[in-house]
Amino acid sequence: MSLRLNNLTVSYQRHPAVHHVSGQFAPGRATAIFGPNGAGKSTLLKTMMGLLKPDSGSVELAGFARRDIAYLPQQSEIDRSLPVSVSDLVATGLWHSTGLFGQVTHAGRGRVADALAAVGLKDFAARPINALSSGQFQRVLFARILTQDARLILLDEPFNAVDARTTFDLLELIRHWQEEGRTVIAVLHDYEQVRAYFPHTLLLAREVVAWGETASVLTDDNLRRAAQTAAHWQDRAPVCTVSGEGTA
Ligand SMILES: Nc1ncnc2c1ncn2[C@@H]1O[C@H](COP(=O)(O)OP(=O)(O)OP(=O)(O)O)[C@@H](O)[C@H]1O
Repeated sequence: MSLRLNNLTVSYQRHPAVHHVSGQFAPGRATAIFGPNGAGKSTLLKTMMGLLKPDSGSVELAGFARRDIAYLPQQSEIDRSLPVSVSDLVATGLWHSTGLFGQVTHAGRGRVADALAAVGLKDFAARPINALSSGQFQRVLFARILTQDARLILLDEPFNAVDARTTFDLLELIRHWQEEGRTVIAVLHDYEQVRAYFPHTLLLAREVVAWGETASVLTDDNLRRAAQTAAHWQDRAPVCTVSGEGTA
Protein backbone atom coordinates (compact mmCIF):
# COMPACT_ATOMS: atom_id res chain seq x y z
CA MET A 1 0.00 0.00 0.00
CA SER A 2 1.40 3.38 -0.86
CA LEU A 3 0.36 6.97 -1.38
CA ARG A 4 2.51 9.00 -3.71
CA LEU A 5 2.25 12.53 -5.09
CA ASN A 6 3.65 13.04 -8.56
CA ASN A 7 4.51 16.63 -9.42
CA LEU A 8 1.17 17.82 -8.07
CA THR A 9 -0.04 21.36 -8.78
CA VAL A 10 -3.45 22.57 -7.58
CA SER A 11 -4.75 26.08 -8.22
CA TYR A 12 -7.65 28.35 -7.41
CA GLN A 13 -8.41 30.64 -10.36
CA ARG A 14 -4.97 29.71 -11.77
CA HIS A 15 -3.14 30.79 -8.60
CA PRO A 16 -1.31 27.70 -7.39
CA ALA A 17 -1.95 26.78 -3.76
CA VAL A 18 0.11 23.58 -4.10
CA HIS A 19 2.99 23.77 -6.52
CA HIS A 20 4.92 20.87 -8.07
CA VAL A 21 4.77 18.63 -5.00
CA SER A 22 6.29 15.16 -5.27
CA GLY A 23 6.97 12.51 -2.68
CA GLN A 24 5.73 9.41 -0.96
CA PHE A 25 3.99 9.13 2.43
CA ALA A 26 5.45 6.56 4.80
CA PRO A 27 3.06 3.58 4.81
CA GLY A 28 1.74 2.50 8.19
CA ARG A 29 3.12 5.59 9.91
CA ALA A 30 1.84 9.02 10.86
CA THR A 31 2.93 12.02 8.83
CA ALA A 32 2.20 15.59 9.88
CA ILE A 33 1.67 18.27 7.26
CA PHE A 34 3.08 21.40 8.81
CA GLY A 35 3.57 24.91 7.47
CA PRO A 36 2.53 28.57 7.60
CA ASN A 37 -1.03 29.85 7.10
CA GLY A 38 -2.13 29.57 3.50
CA ALA A 39 0.64 27.07 2.73
CA GLY A 40 -1.70 24.75 0.83
CA LYS A 41 -2.05 22.10 3.55
CA SER A 42 -5.86 21.77 3.42
CA THR A 43 -5.78 22.02 -0.36
CA LEU A 44 -3.35 19.11 -0.51
CA LEU A 45 -5.50 16.98 1.78
CA LYS A 46 -8.65 17.70 -0.26
CA THR A 47 -6.85 16.84 -3.45
CA MET A 48 -5.66 13.53 -2.00
CA MET A 49 -9.28 12.81 -1.07
CA GLY A 50 -10.40 13.58 -4.63
CA LEU A 51 -12.41 16.68 -3.65
CA LEU A 52 -10.24 18.99 -5.75
CA LYS A 53 -8.88 18.28 -9.18
CA PRO A 54 -5.18 18.92 -9.78
CA ASP A 55 -4.09 21.12 -12.68
CA SER A 56 -1.24 18.75 -13.32
CA GLY A 57 0.43 15.78 -11.72
CA SER A 58 -1.35 13.03 -9.85
CA VAL A 59 -2.16 11.36 -6.55
CA GLU A 60 -1.23 7.70 -6.78
CA LEU A 61 -3.04 5.41 -4.35
CA ALA A 62 -1.60 1.95 -4.75
CA GLY A 63 -3.37 -0.77 -2.81
CA PHE A 64 -5.95 1.56 -1.20
CA ALA A 65 -9.58 1.44 -2.31
CA ARG A 66 -11.82 4.48 -1.73
CA ARG A 67 -13.49 2.62 1.14
CA ASP A 68 -10.12 2.36 2.92
CA ILE A 69 -9.83 6.14 3.19
CA ALA A 70 -11.29 8.27 5.97
CA TYR A 71 -11.20 12.05 5.72
CA LEU A 72 -11.95 14.44 8.55
CA PRO A 73 -12.36 18.04 7.36
CA GLN A 74 -11.91 20.99 9.68
CA GLN A 75 -14.77 21.17 12.20
CA SER A 76 -15.79 24.55 10.79
CA GLU A 77 -16.66 22.84 7.48
CA ILE A 78 -19.01 20.32 9.09
CA ASP A 79 -22.74 21.02 9.44
CA ARG A 80 -23.79 19.96 12.93
CA SER A 81 -27.39 21.12 12.70
CA LEU A 82 -28.67 17.80 11.35
CA PRO A 83 -31.06 16.07 13.76
CA VAL A 84 -29.06 12.86 14.12
CA SER A 85 -27.82 11.05 17.17
CA VAL A 86 -24.24 10.19 18.06
CA SER A 87 -24.78 6.51 17.25
CA ASP A 88 -26.43 7.35 13.89
CA LEU A 89 -23.44 9.43 12.90
CA VAL A 90 -20.90 6.82 14.03
CA ALA A 91 -22.89 4.14 12.16
CA THR A 92 -22.40 6.05 8.88
CA GLY A 93 -18.83 4.72 9.10
CA LEU A 94 -20.37 1.34 8.23
CA TRP A 95 -22.02 2.45 5.00
CA HIS A 96 -19.51 0.61 2.83
CA SER A 97 -20.90 -2.62 4.25
CA THR A 98 -24.53 -1.62 4.85
CA GLY A 99 -25.13 0.52 1.74
CA LEU A 100 -26.42 4.06 2.11
CA PHE A 101 -29.94 3.13 3.30
CA GLY A 102 -29.18 -0.34 4.61
CA GLN A 103 -30.06 -1.57 8.07
CA VAL A 104 -27.28 -1.64 10.63
CA THR A 105 -26.86 -5.24 11.71
CA HIS A 106 -26.45 -6.50 15.24
CA ALA A 107 -22.70 -6.84 14.59
CA GLY A 108 -22.66 -3.29 13.20
CA ARG A 109 -24.33 -1.93 16.32
CA GLY A 110 -21.68 -3.74 18.36
CA ARG A 111 -18.94 -2.01 16.34
CA VAL A 112 -20.56 1.38 16.94
CA ALA A 113 -20.75 0.69 20.69
CA ASP A 114 -17.11 -0.47 20.77
CA ALA A 115 -15.97 2.62 18.87
CA LEU A 116 -17.83 4.93 21.27
CA ALA A 117 -16.30 3.13 24.23
CA ALA A 118 -12.83 3.47 22.67
CA VAL A 119 -13.19 7.26 22.51
CA GLY A 120 -14.67 7.52 26.01
CA LEU A 121 -18.29 8.21 24.98
CA LYS A 122 -19.98 4.97 26.00
CA ASP A 123 -23.04 6.73 27.41
CA PHE A 124 -23.50 9.25 24.63
CA ALA A 125 -25.03 7.03 21.93
CA ALA A 126 -28.51 8.59 22.03
CA ARG A 127 -27.35 12.21 22.41
CA PRO A 128 -28.13 14.53 19.45
CA ILE A 129 -24.90 15.65 17.79
CA ASN A 130 -25.83 19.32 18.17
CA ALA A 131 -25.75 18.88 21.96
CA LEU A 132 -22.04 18.03 22.13
CA SER A 133 -19.03 20.16 22.97
CA SER A 134 -16.34 20.58 20.29
CA GLY A 135 -14.17 18.02 22.06
CA GLN A 136 -16.98 15.48 22.36
CA PHE A 137 -17.91 15.98 18.72
CA GLN A 138 -14.32 15.36 17.66
CA ARG A 139 -14.32 12.13 19.70
CA VAL A 140 -17.48 11.09 17.81
CA LEU A 141 -15.79 11.74 14.46
CA PHE A 142 -12.82 9.62 15.52
CA ALA A 143 -15.27 6.88 16.55
CA ARG A 144 -16.72 7.04 13.04
CA ILE A 145 -13.22 6.42 11.63
CA LEU A 146 -12.93 3.42 13.97
CA THR A 147 -16.18 1.88 12.66
CA GLN A 148 -15.05 2.48 9.09
CA ASP A 149 -11.84 0.56 9.86
CA ALA A 150 -10.00 2.91 7.48
CA ARG A 151 -6.44 2.04 6.45
CA LEU A 152 -5.62 5.59 5.35
CA ILE A 153 -6.75 8.39 7.64
CA LEU A 154 -6.60 12.05 6.59
CA LEU A 155 -7.18 14.63 9.33
CA ASP A 156 -7.39 18.39 8.80
CA GLU A 157 -6.46 20.29 11.98
CA PRO A 158 -8.19 17.71 14.18
CA PHE A 159 -7.37 19.46 17.47
CA ASN A 160 -8.55 22.97 16.68
CA ALA A 161 -10.88 24.20 19.44
CA VAL A 162 -10.50 20.86 21.22
CA ASP A 163 -9.67 20.66 24.94
CA ALA A 164 -6.32 19.35 26.16
CA ARG A 165 -7.67 16.07 27.58
CA THR A 166 -9.45 15.16 24.34
CA THR A 167 -6.41 16.14 22.31
CA PHE A 168 -4.24 13.84 24.40
CA ASP A 169 -6.69 10.92 24.14
CA LEU A 170 -7.05 11.28 20.37
CA LEU A 171 -3.27 11.60 19.90
CA GLU A 172 -2.92 8.33 21.79
CA LEU A 173 -5.46 6.81 19.38
CA ILE A 174 -3.29 7.99 16.48
CA ARG A 175 -0.32 6.30 18.12
CA HIS A 176 -2.36 3.11 18.38
CA TRP A 177 -3.42 3.34 14.71
CA GLN A 178 0.24 3.32 13.73
CA GLU A 179 0.82 0.19 15.83
CA GLU A 180 -1.99 -1.35 13.76
CA GLY A 181 -0.21 -0.36 10.55
CA ARG A 182 -2.64 2.36 9.52
CA THR A 183 -1.34 5.35 7.58
CA VAL A 184 -2.28 8.68 9.18
CA ILE A 185 -1.77 12.07 7.56
CA ALA A 186 -2.72 15.11 9.62
CA VAL A 187 -2.52 18.85 9.12
CA LEU A 188 -1.28 20.26 12.42
CA HIS A 189 -0.18 23.61 13.79
CA ASP A 190 1.27 22.45 17.12
CA TYR A 191 5.01 21.83 16.93
CA GLU A 192 5.11 19.79 20.17
CA GLN A 193 2.29 17.46 19.04
CA VAL A 194 4.10 16.83 15.77
CA ARG A 195 7.38 16.05 17.50
CA ALA A 196 5.78 13.74 20.06
CA TYR A 197 3.38 11.74 17.88
CA PHE A 198 4.35 12.06 14.21
CA PRO A 199 7.54 10.27 13.12
CA HIS A 200 7.36 11.89 9.67
CA THR A 201 6.66 15.45 8.58
CA LEU A 202 5.98 17.18 5.29
CA LEU A 203 6.90 20.84 5.71
CA LEU A 204 4.88 22.65 3.08
CA ALA A 205 5.04 26.23 1.90
CA ARG A 206 3.10 25.79 -1.34
CA GLU A 207 6.11 23.73 -2.39
CA VAL A 208 7.89 21.06 -0.38
CA VAL A 209 10.39 22.71 1.97
CA ALA A 210 11.39 19.37 3.52
CA TRP A 211 9.84 15.91 3.83
CA GLY A 212 11.13 13.02 5.91
CA GLU A 213 11.78 12.15 9.53
CA THR A 214 10.35 14.81 11.80
CA ALA A 215 13.61 15.59 13.64
CA SER A 216 15.42 16.29 10.39
CA VAL A 217 12.53 18.28 8.88
CA LEU A 218 11.60 20.62 11.75
CA THR A 219 14.94 22.38 11.99
CA ASP A 220 15.23 26.12 12.61
CA ASP A 221 16.67 26.53 9.16
CA ASN A 222 13.79 24.74 7.41
CA LEU A 223 11.15 26.58 9.46
CA ARG A 224 12.78 29.89 8.57
CA ARG A 225 12.79 28.94 4.88
CA ALA A 226 9.09 27.99 5.07
CA ALA A 227 8.21 31.34 6.68
CA GLN A 228 10.27 33.27 4.11
CA THR A 229 8.62 31.45 1.21
CA ALA A 230 5.19 32.23 2.67
CA ALA A 231 6.01 35.91 3.14
CA HIS A 232 7.21 36.11 -0.45
CA TRP A 233 4.12 34.58 -2.09
CA GLN A 234 1.63 36.41 0.11
CA ASP A 235 2.82 39.68 -1.35
CA ARG A 236 2.21 38.62 -4.91
CA ALA A 237 1.05 35.09 -5.72
CA PRO A 238 2.12 34.33 -9.29
CA VAL A 239 -0.24 32.96 -11.90
CA CYS A 240 0.97 29.48 -12.77
CA THR A 241 1.74 28.66 -16.38
CA VAL A 242 -0.18 25.40 -15.92
CA SER A 243 -3.69 26.03 -17.22
CA GLY A 244 -6.96 25.05 -15.63
CA GLU A 245 -9.01 25.73 -12.53
CA GLY A 246 -8.41 23.78 -9.35
CA THR A 247 -11.95 23.28 -8.17
CA ALA A 248 -13.48 19.96 -9.14
N1 LIG B 1 -11.92 27.94 -2.21
C1 LIG B 1 -10.86 28.74 -2.44
N2 LIG B 1 -10.90 29.68 -3.41
C2 LIG B 1 -9.82 30.47 -3.64
N3 LIG B 1 -8.66 30.41 -2.96
C3 LIG B 1 -8.59 29.49 -1.96
C4 LIG B 1 -9.69 28.62 -1.65
N4 LIG B 1 -9.31 27.82 -0.62
C5 LIG B 1 -8.04 28.18 -0.31
N5 LIG B 1 -7.61 29.19 -1.10
C6 LIG B 1 -6.29 29.83 -1.07
O1 LIG B 1 -5.31 28.83 -1.33
C7 LIG B 1 -4.17 29.00 -0.48
C8 LIG B 1 -3.96 27.74 0.34
O2 LIG B 1 -5.07 27.57 1.24
P1 LIG B 1 -5.16 26.32 2.22
O3 LIG B 1 -6.44 26.45 2.96
O4 LIG B 1 -4.89 25.09 1.48
O5 LIG B 1 -3.93 26.61 3.20
P2 LIG B 1 -3.57 26.01 4.63
O6 LIG B 1 -2.11 25.73 4.62
O7 LIG B 1 -4.47 24.88 4.94
O8 LIG B 1 -3.86 27.27 5.57
P3 LIG B 1 -4.23 27.39 7.14
O9 LIG B 1 -3.07 26.87 7.91
O10 LIG B 1 -4.39 28.89 7.29
O11 LIG B 1 -5.51 26.64 7.35
C9 LIG B 1 -4.47 30.24 0.37
O12 LIG B 1 -3.84 31.34 -0.24
C10 LIG B 1 -5.97 30.37 0.31
O13 LIG B 1 -6.37 31.71 0.43
